[in-house]
Order: sequence, then C-alpha cells, then structure tokens
Amino acid sequence: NMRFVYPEARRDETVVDDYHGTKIHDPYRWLEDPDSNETKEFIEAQNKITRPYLDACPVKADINERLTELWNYPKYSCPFRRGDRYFFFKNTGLQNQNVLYVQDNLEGEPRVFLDPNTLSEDGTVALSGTRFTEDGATLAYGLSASGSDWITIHLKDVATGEDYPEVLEKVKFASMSWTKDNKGLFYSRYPDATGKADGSETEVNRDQKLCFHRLNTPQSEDVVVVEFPDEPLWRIGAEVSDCGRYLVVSPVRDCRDNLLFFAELAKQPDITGLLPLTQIVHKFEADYEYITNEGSVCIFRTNKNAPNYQLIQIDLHNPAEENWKTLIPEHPKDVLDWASAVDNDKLVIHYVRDVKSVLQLHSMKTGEMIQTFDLDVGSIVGFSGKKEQTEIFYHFMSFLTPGIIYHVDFKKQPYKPTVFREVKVKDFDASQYEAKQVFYSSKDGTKIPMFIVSKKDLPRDGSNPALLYGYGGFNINVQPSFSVTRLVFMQHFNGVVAIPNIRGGGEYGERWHNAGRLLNKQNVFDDFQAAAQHLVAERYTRPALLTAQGGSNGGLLVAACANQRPDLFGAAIIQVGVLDMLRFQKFTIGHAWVSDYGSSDNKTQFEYLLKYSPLHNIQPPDNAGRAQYPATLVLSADHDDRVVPLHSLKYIAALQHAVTRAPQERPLLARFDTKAGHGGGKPTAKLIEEHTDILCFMTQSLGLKFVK
Ligand SMILES: O=C(NCC(=O)N1CCC[C@H]1C(=O)O)OCc1ccccc1
Repeated sequence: NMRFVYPEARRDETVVDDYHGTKIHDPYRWLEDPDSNETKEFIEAQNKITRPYLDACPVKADINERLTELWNYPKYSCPFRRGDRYFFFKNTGLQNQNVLYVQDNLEGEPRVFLDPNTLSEDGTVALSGTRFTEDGATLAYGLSASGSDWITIHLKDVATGEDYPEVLEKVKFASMSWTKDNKGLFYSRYPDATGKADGSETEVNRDQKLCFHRLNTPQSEDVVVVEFPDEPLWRIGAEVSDCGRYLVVSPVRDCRDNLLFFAELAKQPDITGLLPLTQIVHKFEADYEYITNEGSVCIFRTNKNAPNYQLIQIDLHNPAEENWKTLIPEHPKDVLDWASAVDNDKLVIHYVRDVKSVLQLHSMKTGEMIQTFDLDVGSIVGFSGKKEQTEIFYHFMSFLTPGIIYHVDFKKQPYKPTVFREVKVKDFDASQYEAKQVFYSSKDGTKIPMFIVSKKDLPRDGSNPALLYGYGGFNINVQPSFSVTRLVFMQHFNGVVAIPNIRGGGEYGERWHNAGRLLNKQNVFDDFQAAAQHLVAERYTRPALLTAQGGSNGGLLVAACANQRPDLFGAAIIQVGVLDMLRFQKFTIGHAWVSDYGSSDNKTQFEYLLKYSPLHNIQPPDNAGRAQYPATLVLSADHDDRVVPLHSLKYIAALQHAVTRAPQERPLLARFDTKAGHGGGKPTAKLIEEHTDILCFMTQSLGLKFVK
C-alpha cells in the first residue's frame, strides 16, 4: 500500500533515441523545457506533496532553531593586502551574504567596503569573484543573481567607493586579470545570447572569448584578444604574470588538462586586436597552473609525469619541453595541492597527506624545504599572500574546529605562525565529540580512508542514525570542514557523520582520480557502498538508519548507489544531481564533464554510461526480494545552470512512476527551490531553510528522535 499518490507525469513513448544501434526511450523529454507550462505544473505538483511532508515534522521548529542558533557565529576570511589597505570578508553570523571590509592596517577600525546584502531584498545577489589592481586603486567584482553561473563585472574606485559607469555582461567561468598599469582587465566572456541568459536557460555554453577591457570605457569598445573559433567548447583562462610582462593563456576543453600559450605584453603597449601567442604546451595531457616567474623563467604546478603533482620551471625564451626543469619533484605519497609565492624568494606549498593538510615553506630558487608550519588534523580552507608581500595568512578548519586564522610575518625570524583570529561557536563544546580516520576495504580490496565524526562514547549497537556523504569525482578533495548542520545531526540525533574519500577525487593525486572516472566510474560507487557496509558491520548504524547524501556529481553517486543497493540505505538525499548520463553534455557546461564521464556519443562510453545512469537503471521493489528504495529527497532549483534541474525532474518522474503498484512504503519526493541555483552564493536564509528540510526529511522518513 502506497502512502503517497504521486503526480502523474505524461510519458511520451514516441521519444526514442538511437545510440549506436541501441534504442533508448526518453518519455520525460518534455521536462527538459524549463519554460513550458507543463513543466512548471509538474514542479508545482511535486512541491505540493513535499512541502506538507516536511512541515509535518514534529521537531521542525526545534531543528530550525538549533540550526539558526549554531549558525549564528561570526565568520571571517583571511585578511588580504591590496595596495596600502587590508581587506577581509566577514559575516556576523546570519547575514545572507558575506560583507567585504577595508582597514588601513590590521589594528585599524574596519569599514564596510562592499555589502552585497544591499543589492537585493532577499540576499539572492552574491559577490562572485574579486580582483584588485596592483596598486589597489580599482576593484573588479562579479555579481551573480539567484545562484546562476552568469556574472556581471563591475568596476569600483576603491578610494571613493564609486562604481565606474560600465558593466561587463555575458561573463561566465571567467578569469579576470589586470595589467600592471592598473588600466586594463583581461576577462573571458560568451557571445551575446539570442534567448534569455539568466541561469534558467539550458543552452550550451560555447564560443568563449578572452577580451580586454580598458577601465572607464564602454564594454562595446572591448577587444577580443584570444579566441579559438574552431574550438567552441574551450574555455580560455588567462593570467598576467607577477612581473606584468607576460599574459599566460591556458585553454581548457573539459575538466582536466590544459594547453599553455603566452603573449609578451611589453610589446603590446596598445592592445587593439588578437595578441600574438607563443604556444609552449601543445597537447591536452596534463594540468599546468602558473605560480609565478623570475624574469623569463616561469614556475608551474603540473601533473605531467607526476601524478602527485610537482613544480617545474619553463623558460619562456627557451620553452621546449627538453629544457623544462623540476623545481620541487613530486612526493611519493603527498599530493602537491597548491603553491603560492611570498616574500620575493619563497614558496608556500600546501600538500594533502592522507586527506589532511600539510603546509610548508620552500626556497623559490632551489625548491628546498625551509620549514613546516605545524597544523592540527584538518584543512587549510583559505590563504592570502603575494610574491611581493612579507606576510601570509592562512585559515585552518576541521570537523570540530570552526576556524582559526594564522599570521606569519617574514620580517621576523624564526618564521613563527601566530593566531590572528580564532572563531568560537556558542555553546559548542568540542570535547564532547570525536573525529577519527579509518581505512576500510572496497570491493576490489583498495584501502579507502574515511572520516567518522560523532559524540564520544556512542553505543556501537547499530542504534545510531548515520549520514554518509560522498562526492567521488573531478579530482576534488573532500577534506575535513566544520558544518553546523552535521553538528545538529550529531548533537540532537546522536548521529554518526561518515565521509569516505572515495576514488574519483584527488586525495591521492591523479591515480585516485583516474581510478574513479570514465570506464572506472563503478569503483566510486563500490567504494561508497563498501563504506555503508563498513558502518553497518562495525555497528555504527544499520541500513534503516543510514542516509546517503551527495550533491551534483555526488548526487549521481547517491542515485546510482540507491539503484544498485537500495537495501543499504534508509534515506537518500540527492542534491542538484547529474542523473541523465546519456544527455548531460547537451546542456550549459555539461560538455566539460566528459573528462570524468565520457560521452554517449562514443559507443564504448555509451555502453558503460547506460549501465549506471540513474535515470536509466530504476527498478521497482518487488515481492521477490528486490528491496524498496530508500526514502528519497531530490533537490534542485530554477537557476541551476551548472547542473540543470531537468536531471532531477526526469529522475523523480521516472522513480515515482516505477513504484506505482509496487511495495514502496518510503517516500520518493522532490524539493524545487526558486531564485536559487547550484549552491554557490546561496543566501544564509535559503541555506538554513534547505538544511532544515533535509534534517526534517531524515527525521520523518527514518523515524528519528530529537534529543534536546
Ligand atoms: O563544470 C565545472 N566543473 C564541474 C562541475 O561543476 N560539475 C561536474 C559534475 C557536476 C558538477 C558538480 O559536481 O558540481 O566547472 C565549470 C567551470 C567553472 C569555472 C571555470 C571553468 C569551468
């Protein structure tokens, strides 16, 4: 007997695609049109059954109150020096958007410099990207509305706070970089669109160009300086070198590997057209990231011949690969995650060692390590410093540490970090909790690290609810971080939070990423399922109390695992998931994801994708032993132009259809937000609403008890 009467979604059986000879039906193709009345009615019908279910949660007010109380702590970024001023971001606690402050020195009285909260009533306009000129006199800043990837670039006179008249439009995935004379800005933009381009459209992003903007002129006078007209899907990254003489251009076609070109700006006093480029990397086979340069010798971070990444030197006057030199060779185990020049002749290097942060100081000249900056177990989540500056700040966080900002002044020997700012969360006593790292075996025997965080001394009798969070792709590292929502789950539900560092991520370098992508993608799902089995075997929890949670590529992970092993999970939270693996490349920036997923345009990859695509592998529970689905909550929003909401719409329609007349007791619901997107820039009010709903869904569907 079904407790839910799900909305009937029309099935158009006439839509059949032929993939290399295989016919695939796509009955909910009509849900790919975000503007049709039928789609809007479908969304309304879904929210109409989801909202009452969530609001019926008897402890919704308690959850919302506790989330709000715990969330309400001051959050700061590292201070960063631009020109002769310091800037930092601060949120007093519940402000929808962080505020940019300025001060004349570190002890000076901070003043509000840019408050995005004044730009919209509901906090849905967010700051997205800031770049100060070398002299700190001008700020280029991006604004994004309703969570879209589209930004408009604005230019502000720092001394007066006044904006220049021009606004740069049609910008997305833009690198912004000023010339050292503080007069010109390189930025990447897309051509003027025919239809709407507010983030609710699904059109493919193509034909990005690198443009040059002269301050205080209209955008119409901007000049295209780099384009690859034969490669419409490439995105063009660009960075003016620290010395100002070079523009380093790095085109990328998907989500890994880039080419390298450079232009000599000194020879282009007046930029009026395409820049003459010298190509130094000719093949897409590795990542190359500009760090700094000394004269014509540039330092790059690369995984070329170094899956754990290394620093190399390329002399732009002699750029052939046989002349490249290794400055810091790859470490056999630790991943070189980022590097930053400081104090003219030093490099700060961040390593990831068994998913934990290591911070070191190296000589820029020899690469030799000078010293380590001691850290607790946790993550560096922020950093500020520049080559010509003599100080750095870095921001440390962990599961039980909300935030500590350290300062190192290189004018004093020995170089010793001091605590610049430590953040406390009201009535949060870290000593009541424990965070540990375990290693468990996946299906193929691979050892997978997993963080497990909970109250101390919880019974190990399978009686605790658990939250299993994963991502598993795109070379992304899931390092420890502080989360109020997880704290509420641990404190008031005796919840166990488990975060496995499954393959596809970058925690162990490119090998780990490669082991979880393309035709190895099933390893990611196996790792996640093995994590669930480990939690059950070690009696942290039991399947009926286990929630799987993931977003975007992590939403794919959860949906694929719910299809493959519905018996392992009591609930599944699928946020802005990639769920139609045969069509993802057809919308906005989806084509960039082929480096992890492959594409249904390729026969071998199509056959592999078809095996795990969430939309194409839904099987109803039956009375012959196939378990019912976990209670499922799918979440998306109308301005998600990273992972367009059609993935979630088609998936929930197919899932609800599949269980008609099947023994599915647990709810299969969807929550579609408005004036919201993929997640970036989401206002605090919407975040707290969403997290309240997620915890309510878990409480309702798993029958959890809220303990005060
Ligand atoms: O598409 C991605 N990244 C991958 C991404 O967002 N993915 C990959 C899969 C779904 C989704 C996610 O997991 O968030 O980034 C586009 C981009 C942003 C900035 C600069 C250049 C290009």
